[in-house]
Amino acid sequence: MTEGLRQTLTVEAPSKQYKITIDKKWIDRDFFKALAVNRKIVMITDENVYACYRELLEGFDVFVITAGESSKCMASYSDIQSYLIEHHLTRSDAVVAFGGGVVGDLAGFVAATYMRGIGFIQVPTTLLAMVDSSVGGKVAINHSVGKNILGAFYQPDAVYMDTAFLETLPDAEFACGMAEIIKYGLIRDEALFALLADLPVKAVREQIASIIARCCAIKAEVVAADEEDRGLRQILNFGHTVGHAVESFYHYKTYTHGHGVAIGMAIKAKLAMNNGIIDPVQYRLIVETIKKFNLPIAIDEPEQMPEVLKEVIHDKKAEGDVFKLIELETIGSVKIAAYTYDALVAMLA
Ligand SMILES: NC(=O)c1ccc[n+]([C@@H]2O[C@H](COP(=O)([O-])OP(=O)(O)OC[C@H]3O[C@@H](n4cnc5c(N)ncnc54)[C@H](O)[C@@H]3O)[C@@H](O)[C@H]2O)c1
Ligand SMILES: O=C(O)C(=O)C[C@@H](O)[C@H](O)[C@H](O)COP(=O)(O)O
Ligand SMILES: [Zn+2]
Repeated sequence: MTEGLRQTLTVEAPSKQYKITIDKKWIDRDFFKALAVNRKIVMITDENVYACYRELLEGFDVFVITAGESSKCMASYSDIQSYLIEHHLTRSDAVVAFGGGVVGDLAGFVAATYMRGIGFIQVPTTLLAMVDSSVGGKVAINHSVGKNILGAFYQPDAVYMDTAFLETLPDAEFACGMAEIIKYGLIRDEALFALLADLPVKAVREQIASIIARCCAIKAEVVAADEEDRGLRQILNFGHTVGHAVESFYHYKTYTHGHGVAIGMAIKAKLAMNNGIIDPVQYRLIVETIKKFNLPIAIDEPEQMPEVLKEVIHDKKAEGDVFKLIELETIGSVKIAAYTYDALVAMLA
């Protein structure tokens, strides 16, 4: 069943070391059976992934959530906990997150808190989950006031990526993953950004396995240096202060996470140009690259932006009255700046 060139990386987080394995067409029923040797596993997935990969999951205990951000909530969290209790999972057993970032964040928060922590394996099926959410151990659900308010740092035991899962992913969801990939280029890797800017979309898709590996390597390096998001790791939040505000203001119904991040990055790029940090040519390159991957650079009703921005009050990078913003220095490099809430909102509006 092995196809493609297998790539492995190690995440050396202070709390846990684990491997990321990337290959194509290698995850099958036997693979899942092997995960269940000498322990119970419960697979968490969503309805769309279940519809595509039902046969793969036959015979396993599977909890299927409603697809979409609305499932990152207390009700789903509680229902899954009850399911684990009913199936008598013990601390030596494991939860397998088989899906996108919603499944991974929710299943991870369940795993982190069930009996104070049980086994947790990530099998991401979206591009976004492969390049970002399945790695690094940020697990969470949303609160009605804001995004990822209830969560933990809980690293998976392993991350297994099969790029063949991307063959069933809708193009719009592929685009959402591209938003986080553009983020990695802008914050840490000029060459990656240049590749995204220069290559046609089709060629980017053809190179996706190596792009995923590059993004995972960047994330692994950052997480190893600052697992709990006190300093350096905050650069991974580039575009997210605005992005989360946009997602949450529209109740996660109008803009996906990838959309929010794309809009947030475009706003930051404009700010950098207006402040003379990047030049107009660089600015245009950034927005054209975002647009090339079918991502938005602004909300549809820009007059609502001042109201939207009030949501940044719930940003988790804040320390007391000090609000942080990740700002472009140039393509491939960012810095962390601090503002008051009022100054931040005024600047972004
Ligand atoms: N923990 C982190 O570090 C981190 C990082 C980035 C994003 N996130 C979170 O991730 C979430 C977004 O993740 P996402 O973009 O993967 O969204 P998602 O999990 O909602 O998946 C997007 C859609 O694709 C479908 N899908 C998934 N895999 C599929 C496949 N292989 N074939 C067909 N359909 C498939 C899903 O059913 C869903 O409808 C947000 O909640 C965001 O906050 C977390
Ligand atoms: O891993 C991180 O750190 C990130 O910030 C990655 C982000 O892409 C991701 O969306 C994360 O969930 C945002 O975290 P939050 O702390 O701002 O909720
Ligand atoms: Zn993100």
